[in-house]
Amino acid sequence: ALKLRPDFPEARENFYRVSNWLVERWHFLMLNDRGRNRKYQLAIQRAVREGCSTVLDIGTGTGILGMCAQKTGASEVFACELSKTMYELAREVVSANGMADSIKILHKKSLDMEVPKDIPTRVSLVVTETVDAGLLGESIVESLIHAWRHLLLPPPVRTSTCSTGRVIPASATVFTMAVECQDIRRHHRLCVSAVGGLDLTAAGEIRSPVNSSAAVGEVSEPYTTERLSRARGGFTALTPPCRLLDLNFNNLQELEGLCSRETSQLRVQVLEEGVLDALAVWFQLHLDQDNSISTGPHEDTCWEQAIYPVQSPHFRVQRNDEILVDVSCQDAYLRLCCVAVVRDGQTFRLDRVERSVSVACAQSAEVELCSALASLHTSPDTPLRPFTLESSEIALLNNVSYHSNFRLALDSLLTSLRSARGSQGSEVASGRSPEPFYVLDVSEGFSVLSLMAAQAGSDSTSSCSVRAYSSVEKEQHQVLLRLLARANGVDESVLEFWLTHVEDDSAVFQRPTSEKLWSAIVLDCIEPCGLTRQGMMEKATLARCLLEDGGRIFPERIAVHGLLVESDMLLQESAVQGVEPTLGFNIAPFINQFTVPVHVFLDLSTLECRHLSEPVQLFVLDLMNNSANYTSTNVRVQVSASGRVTAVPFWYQIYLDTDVSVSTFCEDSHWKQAAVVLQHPLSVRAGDWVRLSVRLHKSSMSISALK
Ligand SMILES: CCc1ccncc1CNCCCCSC[C@H]1O[C@@H](n2ccc3c(N)ncnc32)[C@H](O)[C@@H]1O
Repeated sequence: ALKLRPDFPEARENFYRVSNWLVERWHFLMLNDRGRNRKYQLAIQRAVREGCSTVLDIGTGTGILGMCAQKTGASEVFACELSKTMYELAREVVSANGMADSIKILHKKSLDMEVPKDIPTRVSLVVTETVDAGLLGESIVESLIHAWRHLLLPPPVRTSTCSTGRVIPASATVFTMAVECQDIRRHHRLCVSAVGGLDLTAAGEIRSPVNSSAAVGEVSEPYTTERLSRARGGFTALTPPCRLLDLNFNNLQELEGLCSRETSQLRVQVLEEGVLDALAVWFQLHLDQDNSISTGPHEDTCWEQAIYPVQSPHFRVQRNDEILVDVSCQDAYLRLCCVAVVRDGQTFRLDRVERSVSVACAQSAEVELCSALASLHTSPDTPLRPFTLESSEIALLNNVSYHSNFRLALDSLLTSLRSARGSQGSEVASGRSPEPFYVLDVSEGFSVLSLMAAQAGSDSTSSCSVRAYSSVEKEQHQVLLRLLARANGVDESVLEFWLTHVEDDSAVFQRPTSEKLWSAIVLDCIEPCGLTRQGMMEKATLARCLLEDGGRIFPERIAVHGLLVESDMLLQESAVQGVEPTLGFNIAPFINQFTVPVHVFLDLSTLECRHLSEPVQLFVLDLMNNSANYTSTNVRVQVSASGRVTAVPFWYQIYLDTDVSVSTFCEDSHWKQAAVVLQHPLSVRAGDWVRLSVRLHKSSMSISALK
């Protein structure tokens, strides 16, 4: 579609979503990491010089390591790649660099390769970088066990003179340290006791799906990933880096023994007092004796670290405390769990909620179970298990200003509707109970806004109550909302789940009842990643037709703000910068086909960049009257400092009504920001004027900058 109509916005937006999926963003970072490429080159050159003449590149990606081996003089080079897109890309790259007939590339997972079917003989060198932030997440151990058994020549033994097998990287050393980090806490634990007038303590413990102590097979991922050096508000190292594991990739027995090792316990000494929010894990990849790559938070590395959030509620550790960490390696993932803190000989269990309930069943049931329940601050009908919400849903729940502004806007709407009805005075005169207000919350995911509306309706003096409908779908979420309703004195009968009333999601926008209209409809316009939600404008148009007189949709307006920045980091993450970083191989034009000009999930408060202008309003989306919306507009921006404009980050001021607004770029915002990365950086001098042409089609936005 793009080839036919390159300016067709939907096709372009979908192409961006698809290419984000097809080609992971780290390919750009990796290929631009000249240090990493150089070190792999040195290790490969040394191995080939020492006699490794037949090479297999496992997980070749664009083919750079295989080409490096070929150029170094290896006699035979094979490569395998499981992703079809990357396999085809590698073929293009290898032939563009004149090596089509000297590197044999297979579209295969290495585990499915055999000798002599796929490669004629066993090879003397396997080179790979199939590692993720947690080292083992791309199954490098499984791949190398199979390679040693089926694809590699035997490892060197003292006496042998015949050619032997070797792996690059030779080994890895894994480190961990405990950190305090507000941004991690906000995404994995409930940090506030009330929002928008609602008391949340009845919810007990709320967890994110990141749970390394969960039983294998339970739906959870053992860790999440963060670039700690760019976490909002920074982080504090509570302990020194502690060596967790040494893994020798050239020792088959060690690789085979890794996953059968029983859980070990690590004792980590606290150096700095602070809140125990998470364990950070990173590693050094020893390519050979002299060349190592590190993914540590302190290095100027571009890689993320693996983050294991501490699941238990707030715990402040003090200097000289010892943190007990269970370390296990199940199903090819490294699993860490802070189980206790030892202070002056006393042990404080951290996972008491889980552990004590299960322990209670073992020991004197009544006593332990009662204390466990007590520690849950709950009534017996609350499920013992903590609620699980997505990390973005937890961050939303922690966003106090978002909820208090919504409460303000809801209260003022109900007040104006009441006075409008009061002036008519119809019902009260007739003695009939006044008609309730109908409020619909179509937020994506878990949202308490419907409950806030119900409470706003019930705790007011006048009896006009609110019937609040929530589009929350998941059973667990409905249980949580009902529990919060009870705990906040809201009669459950005024809170309903709308999706049980409509036959399918597309019919969400319809009247509450055949003869009623909505007093308010709450839309969810901005995704956590920083983009406007697809179809948001269309939904606003539908919603407007279902409002009673004086009814409103929230928000009514969204102002988009942006500024000019110079950010080398954003360039590095968006496209390969020429041939120089990639060892002189011509790779950039091929992988850059998958460049996506809009970057999401950015944290503008910690992004390495220089501001080259003040923030400016780019355009306004009027949801109450979207015929007035721009399809394209030009904004002139004055340059405040000389430099190269490489990107235009943007965020939103969301107007719930004329007076109340919420910013998506503020201290407790659960949203991240997005940025348009310019095709061609623009050199500017202070005082220059830059013209930004902003095009909006439905909900996708593009920005180009001209002088
Ligand atoms: C300092 C390194 C670092 C540190 C922290 N974060 C990121 C990095 C950078 N490395 C990321 C690579 C990660 C993806 S692996 C690269 C390519 O290999 C492919 N694959 C993976 C396994 C596999 C297999 N057994 N057989 C064939 N192909 C295989 C994937 O399809 C992918 O295209």
